[in-house]
Amino acid sequence: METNPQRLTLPRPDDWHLHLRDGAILEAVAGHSAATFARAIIMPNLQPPVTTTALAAEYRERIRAALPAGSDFQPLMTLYLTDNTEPAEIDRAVDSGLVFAVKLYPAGATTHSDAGVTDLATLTPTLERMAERGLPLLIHGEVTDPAVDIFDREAVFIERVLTPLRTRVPALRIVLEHITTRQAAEWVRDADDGVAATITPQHLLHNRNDLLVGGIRPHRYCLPILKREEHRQAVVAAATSGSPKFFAGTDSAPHPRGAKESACGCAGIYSAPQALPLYAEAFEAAGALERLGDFVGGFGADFYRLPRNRETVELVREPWTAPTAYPAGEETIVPLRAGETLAWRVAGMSD
Ligand SMILES: NC(=O)N[C@@H](CC(=O)O)C(=O)O
Ligand SMILES: [Zn+2]
Ligand SMILES: [Zn+2]
Repeated sequence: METNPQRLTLPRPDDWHLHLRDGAILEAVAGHSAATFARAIIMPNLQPPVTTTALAAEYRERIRAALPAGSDFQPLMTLYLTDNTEPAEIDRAVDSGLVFAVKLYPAGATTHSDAGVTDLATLTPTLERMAERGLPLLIHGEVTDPAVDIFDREAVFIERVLTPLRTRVPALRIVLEHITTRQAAEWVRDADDGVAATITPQHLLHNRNDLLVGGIRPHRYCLPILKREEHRQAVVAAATSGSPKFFAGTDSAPHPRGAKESACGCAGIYSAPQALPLYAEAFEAAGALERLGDFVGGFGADFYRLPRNRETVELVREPWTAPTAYPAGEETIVPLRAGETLAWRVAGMSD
């Protein structure tokens, strides 16, 4: 590939970690993801959470109803693991053909995780059924122990929870979601093929100085929180390594502006409309644009044992300014890089 291409043709991307919410926010954001991505793994942290196949099927219909007319976007549904998820629910999930994974939120770890798991060890029969049926467990990998510093919570989770889980149920397929540290990148790299990780645009492009220096920036606050530069570099190295274990999952997580710009602002960054240009920016900065296609539109499908997309998407080097906010019912949603200039623009889809 030329060193400074003006145009990139990529496989149409998929988003392997996406929050679409419900109601007015769903109406506002569904089209943004569908404009770029062919498929997305839909996170189940609604209130109340999507804990059963029946609830996932209903939520899928609400998503489809919110898509622009004629959209072929495919929502790949997930179940929210609770202390009460039975092996029979795993069978219903797989047999439905609509559910592609189960999500583990340690109780209290992140936005809308109150119903999350309090003791993973008691769920071994359910996890064994997932292993038998090939249904991946997607993990928000942070401990919630108040004694652990927020910047260390991912690394400590690997030691305390992930490594023992691997030993207990070695055949369980795992995606460590939105990795942010050198420890996570190395753990995934060194594991067998049943383990993979998603990576967000913000964890490729930003470190914790970008969150805190010169004033606190609530629209760059997400969990796991941005880390120091050394960790950002390790995450970039993993994403651009060409290893099929690392693929795109935006973790695009819209919240109303008022809920972010608040004395207790909530975690989650809205990136769906900018995500592909931002991934391109990160890969270009690493001199790895030739590896972008597999990262956004190849390795994830392979891990989920789904066909790769046949369509392509064109990115052009044509600077544009990201909107300062998007309307959502009575509210607005501020995206990552709001009002800033992005180098790459999505120019269109083709077959
Ligand atoms: N990433 C976030 O900071 N927030 C996500 C939840 C999550 O993915 O942890 C959300 O639902 O808002
Ligand atoms: Zn998470
Ligand atoms: Zn998320």
